[in-house]
Parts: sequence; structure tokens; C-alpha cells
Amino acid sequence: MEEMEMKRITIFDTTLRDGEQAPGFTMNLSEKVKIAKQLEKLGVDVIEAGFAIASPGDFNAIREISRNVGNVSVASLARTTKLDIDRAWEALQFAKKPRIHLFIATSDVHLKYKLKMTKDEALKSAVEAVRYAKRFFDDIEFSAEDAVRSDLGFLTEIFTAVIAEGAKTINIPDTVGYTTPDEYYAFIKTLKNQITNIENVNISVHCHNDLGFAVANSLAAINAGATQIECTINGIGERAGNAALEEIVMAIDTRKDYFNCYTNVDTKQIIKTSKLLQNITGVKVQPNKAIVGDNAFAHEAGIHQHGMLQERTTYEIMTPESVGLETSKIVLGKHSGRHAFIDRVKALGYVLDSTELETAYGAFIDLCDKKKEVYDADIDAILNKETTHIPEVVKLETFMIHSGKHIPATATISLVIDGNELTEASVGDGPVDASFKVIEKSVNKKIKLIDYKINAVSEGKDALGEAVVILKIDNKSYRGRGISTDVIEASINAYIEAVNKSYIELN
Ligand SMILES: CC(=O)SCCNC(=O)CCNC(=O)[C@H](O)C(C)(C)COP(=O)(O)OP(=O)(O)OC[C@H]1O[C@@H](n2cnc3c(N)ncnc32)[C@H](O)[C@@H]1OP(=O)(O)O
Ligand SMILES: CC(C)C(=O)C(=O)O
Ligand SMILES: [Mg+2]
Repeated sequence: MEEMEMKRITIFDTTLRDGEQAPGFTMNLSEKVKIAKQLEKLGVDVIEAGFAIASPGDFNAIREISRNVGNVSVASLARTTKLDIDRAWEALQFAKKPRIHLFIATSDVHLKYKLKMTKDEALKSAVEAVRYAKRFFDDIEFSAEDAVRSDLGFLTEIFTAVIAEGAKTINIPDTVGYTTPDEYYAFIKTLKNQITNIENVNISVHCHNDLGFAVANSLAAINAGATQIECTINGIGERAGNAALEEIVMAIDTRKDYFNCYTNVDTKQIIKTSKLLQNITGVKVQPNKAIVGDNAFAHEAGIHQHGMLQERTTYEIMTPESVGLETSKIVLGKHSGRHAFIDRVKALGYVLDSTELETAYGAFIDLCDKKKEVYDADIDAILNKETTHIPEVVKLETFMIHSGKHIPATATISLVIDGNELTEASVGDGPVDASFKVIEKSVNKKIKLIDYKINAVSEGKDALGEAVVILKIDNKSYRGRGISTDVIEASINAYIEAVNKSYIELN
């Protein structure tokens, strides 16, 4: 049987226009440029950079983004008026691929109460606007705002007319998030059949999430023949938001077998883009948000963790790497079982016999009743109480740090290694790095620093600092923790503890 050719879906990102329309998501010029550059890296096809006539801020953002991105199309929204079109053209002058996105509402309720126009007047306004825009723009998109609540006959008429004038993309928005997947599918199919000059025209959809259907509706539209999806990072946008880009793209990618289409998006850039937006706006996504939430690749239940430890695909339909995460997370908590607990204990470098393991697991379960999440530090605390297995092969004698402005940081450290005193010195990028380099040199092991954190564990100027490091030694991870009022000493102690764990004979 002949295979059907995969359809290319254009991703039109409107994070900087519709996304910014949501309360609390205003971004300044440099933030918008940063997001736009990341969207380009992500591989979207169109960046809707703003609504040029709306404000000098939007105008400047469109202009700067046009200057700063390469081969991606940059769009400005515009009402069907000459003033809006002129302003959009001015803002897009430096864009390599400028697009104007014209819109006018077509539903009876919008025409009667908002625009106070008849259908004929709206049709005339749309046609004249496309005709005028054609003087400047080759790439014209026309949206019938509130299309889903509009009369199908009138929509057919207005879309046919704007295509005849030169619109290359027609957008069929569900402006108020009202439709359902089946209904939207049928709606688009009908329009496709009724618009006689639709061949070679890009059919776009733009769905809002008022009933939580934005992504499902967008995907149903693909099956009905849509070739462009308008969406936003993290699903931000008016009211309950727009269709989330990351969900659309990963659905298309994960279910190629079902949708038989693809996008140009580099899915490995998804987390980075989502986090950038969260950091810039200060609005975090909820932990259970599909694809980009903190829990999207986290497993807490014992039965799931056991499955995951045997074979990842038991509970994951996508790899964390495919969206740009390093790994999945096995979170220890009250629902975890022995398999996950033992796995973590081993990863932390402990070797326990079965009796010690049972005792430690009992202590872990008791702790889970008191704490929502059990961290590696808690397991260290349990195990340090239960066992004294970490050998003190390396001990700190003294250390001296020399650092200051324009002076390379130097650490000189005396260690006792297997009973022999050794003093070494090293320079580094700061006193902590210099100290770690000395220890690595002294113990003569190849060590990679995977993670380093420093926290205050008490208050005041004599606060105790807690340093936690994770080291990779001989392809195994070891975690070390040190506490001192001197953060350098805490860091050295943490590093030494992790190194000492690597001397445990693993069986
Ligand atoms: C579905 C969407 O997301 S559409 C995009 C919505 N985005 C925004 O509104 C954000 C940016 N908007 C703004 O900054 C302002 O609303 C502006 C600058 C665009 C307009 O501001 P104002 O001139 O003060 O008008 P205001 O916003 O109060 O009202 C909207 C006007 O646009 C008119 N209008 C709305 N859509 C269209 C259209 N497609 N074509 C022509 N006029 C339109 C309305 O009838 C109303 O006109 P009126 O002032 O003659 O009554
Ligand atoms: C401007 C249009 C496409 C819009 O944002 C909507 O209808 O929701
Ligand atoms: Mg919208």
C-alpha cells in the first residue's frame, strides 16, 4: 500500500501578541527580543511580534525583533484600517519575511454590539484592507474573529473574497474557546468544501482555552485540513489562554502515526523556551502542566517507579531528552516503594546489607508521613544515623585561600590521605573552584562536578552555610554535604565527603 505523504504544519507563535494580552504577562523590549530569538532557535515559522498600532512599545518590539531575527517570518496584527496597515508596514520594514495579520470580527454578536456594522460593511472593510495591504505585503493573513460563532455562509463569502484579493492564509479562530473537537472538525471541513478558491491557501486555526479544548481543537483542525496552528509558549494568552505550542508540537511528534504530519520545531528547545518565558514574566506554570510542568517527567508512586526502573516506556510516552530535559525524576515520597528507595541509596554511594536496608526503609517511610517530599539530604541523614559506612580516606587538615578583585583565586590545602599528609595548591575561577581543583589533584581521580549548591541553614551574620555537591567519579554519582560558618570550608567538606563515598567498595 502506498504511504500518504506527511503534511508540514506551520507553527505561528503568538506568545508576544496574544500571550502578552493576558494580565500579568507584559514584557519590555529587551525581554521580547530575547524571547523572539529563542523562538527562532525553537524553529517556529512565524513570530507574531505585536500589534503595531496598539502602542509605541508594540511598534518598537516588532521593529527590533525584525532586526534581530533571521529567516523566520515576523507578523504584526492589524485591524482592517489603513492606519493600522501603514503602522504595521512601518514596524515591519526591517523584517526579511514580513507578514500582516488582518482581522475583523464576523459573528452576529460582534458585528451588532461591538463593531456596529452590517455583514456587508464588514465584508467591504476586509476586502478593502487586503487590497490596500497588498501594496506593501506579499504575505497576508486574514482572520475572521469569532469565526466559530459566525454564520458559515457569511464566512464562506468573506474568506472567498479576501483570498481573491490576495490573502495567502485564512485563519478560522475560536476566539472565545467555545467549540469542541468534533464540531470544529466538521466546521473546517465544510468551509474547505465551500470556499472554491481555497487551493494553495494556508488554512490556519487559533484556539482559546476557555473550556480546556484549545489543544484538542487545534489537533482536530489538523485532521480536517488545517496547515497552520497559532499557539503560545506555556499556553499563555487572553483569559484561559491559547493552545500551548509545546503540547501541539509534542502531540504531533509523539503521535506521528495518528496525525501523519510534522513541524519544523526543534523539540529539544522546548523546556529552555518555556523556562525563559517563566523567568521573564515571573509566572510559573503549574507543576502538572503537560510537557513543561515540573512533574511532567516525575514519578512518585512505587509501582510506577518500579516500572520505570525496569523499562522507561512503561510509564513515559516521550523521553525527557526529546524536550530538552536531562532525565526523568524519581521523586521519593510516601507512595514510593523499596525498589526506588534502594536505587536512590545506591546512587548516593551507600552499600547496605539487607537488615540495614530494611531499617533504613522503615525510617524513610516514617519520615514520609511527616514530610511531603524526601530529598537526598534526608536520605543521607537517615543513613548517616543508620550506618557509619563512609570511610574517612581523605581528611582536611588546613586550607588557605588567596583571592580578590583582579587577583586569580588560589587555594592551598593540606589533606591527610590514607594517613599521609599532602599539601597542594591550585588556581581557579573563584575560591571554591580553586579548592575543588586542589582536592581533585591530591586524590588523583578524574572528577566531574555535576551540581553544587550552597544554602544558609541558620540566620544572622554567623549563619551556618550548607554546601551540597554531586560529583561524578568513575561514571558513578556521589553526593557530599558539608556545614560550616565558612562557606569555603563547607564546600571543601562536602567535596571530601563525596570523594570518600567513592572509596566504598561497591558490590
Ligand atoms: C481577538 C483579539 O485578540 S483582537 C486583538 C486585541 N488586542 C488588543 O486589543 C490589544 C491592543 N489594543 C489597544 O491597544 C487598543 O485597543 C487599540 C490601540 C488597538 C485601540 O484603542 P482605542 O482606539 O482607544 O479603541 P478601543 O480599544 O477602546 O476600542 C476598539 C476600537 O476598534 C474597533 N475595531 C475592533 N476591531 C476592528 C477591526 N477589525 N477593524 C476596524 N475597527 C475595529 C472597535 O469598533 C473600536 O472602535 P471605536 O473606537 O470607533 O468604537
Ligand atoms: C486576532 C485574532 C486571531 C485573535 O486573537 C482571536 O480571534 O482570538
Ligand atoms: Mg486570540
